[in-house]
Amino acid sequence: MPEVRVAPRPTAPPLGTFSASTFPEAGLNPLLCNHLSTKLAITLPTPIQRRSLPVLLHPGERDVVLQAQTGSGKTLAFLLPILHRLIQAEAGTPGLGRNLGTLAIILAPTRELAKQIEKVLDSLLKYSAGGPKAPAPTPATSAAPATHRHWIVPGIVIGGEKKKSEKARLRKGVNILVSTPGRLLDHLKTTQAFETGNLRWLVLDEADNLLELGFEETLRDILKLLEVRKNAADKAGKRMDVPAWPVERQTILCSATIQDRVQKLAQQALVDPQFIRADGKPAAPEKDELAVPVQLKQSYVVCPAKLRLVTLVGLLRQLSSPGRTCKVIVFTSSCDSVDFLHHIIGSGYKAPARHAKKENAADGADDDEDAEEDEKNGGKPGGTEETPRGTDLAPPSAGTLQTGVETPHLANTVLFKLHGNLPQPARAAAYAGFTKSTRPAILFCTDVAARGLDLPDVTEIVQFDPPADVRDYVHRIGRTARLGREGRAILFMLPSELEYLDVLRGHSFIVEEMKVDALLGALVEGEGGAKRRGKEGRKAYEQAATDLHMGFERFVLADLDVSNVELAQKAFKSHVRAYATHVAAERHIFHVRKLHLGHVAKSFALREAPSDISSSLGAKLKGPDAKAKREADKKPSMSMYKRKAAVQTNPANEFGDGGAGKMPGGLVRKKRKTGR
Ligand SMILES: Nc1ncnc2c1ncn2[C@@H]1O[C@H](COP(=O)(O)OP(=O)(O)OP(=O)(O)O)[C@@H](O)[C@H]1O
Repeated sequence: MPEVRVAPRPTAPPLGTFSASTFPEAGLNPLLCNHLSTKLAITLPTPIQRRSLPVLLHPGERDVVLQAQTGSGKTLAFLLPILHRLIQAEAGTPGLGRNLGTLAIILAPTRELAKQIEKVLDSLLKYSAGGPKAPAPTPATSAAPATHRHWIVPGIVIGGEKKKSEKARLRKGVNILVSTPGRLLDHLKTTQAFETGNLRWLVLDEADNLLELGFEETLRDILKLLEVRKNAADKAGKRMDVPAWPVERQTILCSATIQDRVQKLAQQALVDPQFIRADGKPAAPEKDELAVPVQLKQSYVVCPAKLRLVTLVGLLRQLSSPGRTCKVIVFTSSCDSVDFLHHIIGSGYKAPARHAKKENAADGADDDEDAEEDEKNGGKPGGTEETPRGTDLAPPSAGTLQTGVETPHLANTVLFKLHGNLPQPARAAAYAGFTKSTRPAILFCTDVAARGLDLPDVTEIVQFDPPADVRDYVHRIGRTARLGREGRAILFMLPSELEYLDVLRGHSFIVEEMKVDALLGALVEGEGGAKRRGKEGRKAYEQAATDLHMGFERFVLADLDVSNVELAQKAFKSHVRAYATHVAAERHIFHVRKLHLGHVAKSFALREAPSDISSSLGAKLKGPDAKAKREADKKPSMSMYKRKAAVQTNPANEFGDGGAGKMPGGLVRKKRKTGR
């Protein structure tokens, strides 16, 4: 048992009065300073680091709220102080080691973000401790470096991984633990040997997202159990006091946006927190301020529903045109929409992924343990019991690990997909594939990727479906233009949603219009095709758009075993359901009754809204598929939406784009009575 020592009471840190311009000036341990500059090419602190390090490195324990815009370096802002203070304890402190249990917990809302933080932690822990060699612990994870010349052992526990091996690692001791909330609570409840009596730091990263994903109660339970364990350790005299560490737990809450709920959490989970903001303002924001990087260019395209699919392809073609090395993230509102877009754009009318179901079964083998994390992380991105976002049906290709798909629609470009209904190996493969791709790459995803993920060199963000909340808008576009780099964001809007521009401009965002025509122009093949002007140019791209759309429709309808139809239909339904989940303040803009369902169906390459299609589908289904369909049919039927839509829809608005509305062929005509 480590020797029990009494630490001196902390003195008040210099609260928010000092901004260090270099890491040594902030007082960061020289070993870490050296490691940052020589191994990680990080020479100067970012604004949020400049302001937070002097506070967090100080031997105090005041709770802190870190607020800074996306991509501003918040991860190092909390990791460096924790490491610094653990290292400070090394000199002459007996009993340091993994047997002390968990000293710091970092909670992240998604598995991908947790893994990313673990990676950053590992890179920092490769610093050279110098001096006499400290005992090298066994790494806590296979991903950890083979040996650390210090005693600090990092580890990760997240949904989707095997609990048994996690338990074994926790039993041995993990000093800095990165976790997702559901899995952490699970271990706190069930893993007896998980030692948290010595916990000194708790970081709630992406706090706003933790709340939006419905983790509030989980967080409350976690805090309660940590308190119980700490009291038990105190009573048993097991708590080790180290002068360099906080006497009580220091809680650090990080967020790019601080809305009421986050402030409420800060009040509940933190004690008299100090707000540290990158802009140096000392207090919590008075109103809900949202900041985006100034170099991030924001655009919108007003696109009628029935032209959405082809316009998206036009935009992606423009972004991935030869000579441009793009990395584009396309956000949709549901897992099913991600599956649909990835499949239909990736397939080029030809090759439906027939092997996918089998792979899914194998990949998902240990996923029964992770129902909670799955649900929180992606089954309901941004949703609640009442507001499902992409929960209803498992996608047919949910399990495929073959994430990097080529597409004939976009030369030399690879497509990936990421959402919460995918099994963990598929999510990891997509993340790695997109991150490492040296070719133009497009990632279709739900908001599972919107928060905190530091995907390198993302050039453009496309919000194909509007965000459920303006904060999601900020987080989504924050995946580009990180750390001073250039970046562009494009938002698709229906003509009926134009009022959303007022919301964005109300936050002082500068948004510029892109024309549908200009994007459709990219569909015209051949030298100078896209540049042809006037009537001739328009005719050419209208024809190209019509051909492309018809091709998509044929691809969906010609599939005899109906999996494409099902995929499109599911995506349609999830899309409309997700549309009904916008925050109350924006619901008058994004109201499901404003949707013209026939036109929305077109954007899923369907000729009619699914309520009609489902009856024709029924005839083709037999056996278990028919049973599954009956189950699916028990869910709220689209006819309800349709009835409402019939009352309120104003189809004229859908054609408010001038030329594009005059598109020939299937794109312009009203709903057909018969399929082709
Ligand atoms: N001082 C620094 N100098 C150079 N690069 C840095 C510095 N600090 C952080 N970075 C890099 O900046 C990128 C963004 O950092 P990070 O992911 O921590 O941002 P963030 O503020 O957490 O963003 P988000 O709110 O989107 O989660 C990372 O690639 C990180 O390695």
